[in-house]
Amino acid sequence: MAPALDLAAHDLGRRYGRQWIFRHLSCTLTPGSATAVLGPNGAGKSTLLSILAGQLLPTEGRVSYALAGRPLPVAEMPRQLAYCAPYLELPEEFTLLELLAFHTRLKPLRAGVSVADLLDIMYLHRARHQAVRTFSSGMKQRLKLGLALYAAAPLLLLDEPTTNLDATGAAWYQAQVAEARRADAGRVVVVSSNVPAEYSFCEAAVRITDFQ
Ligand SMILES: Nc1ncnc2c1ncn2[C@@H]1O[C@H](COP(=O)(O)OP(=O)(O)OP(=O)(O)O)[C@@H](O)[C@H]1O
Repeated sequence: MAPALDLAAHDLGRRYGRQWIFRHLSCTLTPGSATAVLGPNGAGKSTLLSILAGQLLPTEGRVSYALAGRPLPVAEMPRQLAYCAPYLELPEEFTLLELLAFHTRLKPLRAGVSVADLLDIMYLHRARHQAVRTFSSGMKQRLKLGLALYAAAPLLLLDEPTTNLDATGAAWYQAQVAEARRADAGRVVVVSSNVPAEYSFCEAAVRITDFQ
């Protein structure tokens, strides 16, 4: 089980140049919760996820974190974070096995899940000696999702998780996200999306357009 993470966003605002993307956005994310971040293209979903991850500063407001009840500085957040997003690049010159060895040293897999297990889960066993740059876009997306869903990290951020997946891949995502939540029920999950099937399991929603 990942340690319990609590996250609270207080009166967040983010501006690019003169344009406010959102303002006065507050939310609390508690262990075990699943929250959808909703809004049309360009609304600011990815921007909000980056701020919640501690990777982008808000123009106004702040995000506070607590791990197992103790305040956690934002500088500690990279270790607590599993993140899957279209703009996050994979080191594509590596073969899949090399990439998994490298990645899992920095971001270990959940206890009880081996690299061999993950290869099977992602249906990528046969591609294990193949350079990741030669993967199809759907294979890359399954890899990114597998790394995030099976990482031992209490905050799971999924930005448009079924990007590049076909219907089989989208069904795989839904089964895997359900399994990941069953196996580690204390994780905080945030899904940015405008595809209902991607976030149907979320019990809460932040609609960015409510803060514009
Ligand atoms: N680095 C940046 N500099 C200037 N503007 C930016 C920057 N990053 C994002 N924006 C603008 O902020 C707005 C929100 O972008 P963001 O990527 O967060 O939206 P989104 O809801 O995730 O969109 P999509 O659904 O298309 O992925 C957009 O108008 C975008 O052009």
